[in-house]
Amino acid sequence: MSADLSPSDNAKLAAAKRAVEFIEAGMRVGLGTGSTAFWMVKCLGERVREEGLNIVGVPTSSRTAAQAREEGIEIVTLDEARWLDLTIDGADEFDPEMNLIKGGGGAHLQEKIVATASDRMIVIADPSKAVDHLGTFPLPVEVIPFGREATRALIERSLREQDVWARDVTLRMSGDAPFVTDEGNHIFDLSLRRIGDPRELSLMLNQVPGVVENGLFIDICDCVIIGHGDGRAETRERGPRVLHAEADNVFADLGD
Ligand SMILES: O=C(CO)[C@H](O)[C@H](O)COP(=O)(O)O
Repeated sequence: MSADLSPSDNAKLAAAKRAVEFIEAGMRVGLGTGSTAFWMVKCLGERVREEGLNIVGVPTSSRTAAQAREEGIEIVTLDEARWLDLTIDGADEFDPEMNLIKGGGGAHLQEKIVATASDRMIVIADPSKAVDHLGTFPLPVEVIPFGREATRALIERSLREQDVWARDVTLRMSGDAPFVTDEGNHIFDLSLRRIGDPRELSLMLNQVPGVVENGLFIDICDCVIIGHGDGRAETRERGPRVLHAEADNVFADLGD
């Protein structure tokens, strides 16, 4: 715990420190994005420089790539790494089943690809991210810019048909212009009254033409490390992945 940091940053740092203890020499590690993941990249950089820890990182955004380079962490693309041992990332919300809402930082597309191509995903968070039911945090949905307003209307119609009434489907802005993701796309933030079945909602959103990916992470996270302002960290493990269990390491399945 550092006296110079706010309780919130101390909590993020505590979770980050505990998470990087799971990283072993030779691992290929997915590096998340956001203010909590920032501390993880910083702690990992310290291990690389001080212990000579030999790992490669796959960043989930241009921001994280820049930070990892500054920290002296070797980075490669996901296609170069092919499959990852571990991904460590933050989250906007996690529920008791360790399903998540992500994308508050606008990086959930790359984050979901990287986490799903990993043997294990660890989420690092402060206690404010724990919820009984997902949905208080606006759900980010990445869409391609072409036909964006038609995509918005189709999202709204699908939500109504599923009896999920969105209060607002808001285009994320960066100053006066739409926010642009690393993949050149835009984001709608969905303020939902409730998310009944997050699995169903995720599938339904991804069926709308123009939607690239939504911020629901279902059956992807294996472990949540919750940091506290006093420097403590608690680790909650989940059982084996349900939906992704058979799909783990698709390259191994291909005999590659
Ligand atoms: O999904 C994310 C970025 O796309 C972040 O992990 C999420 O927004 C949490 O960020 P923070 O740690 O800053 O609260």
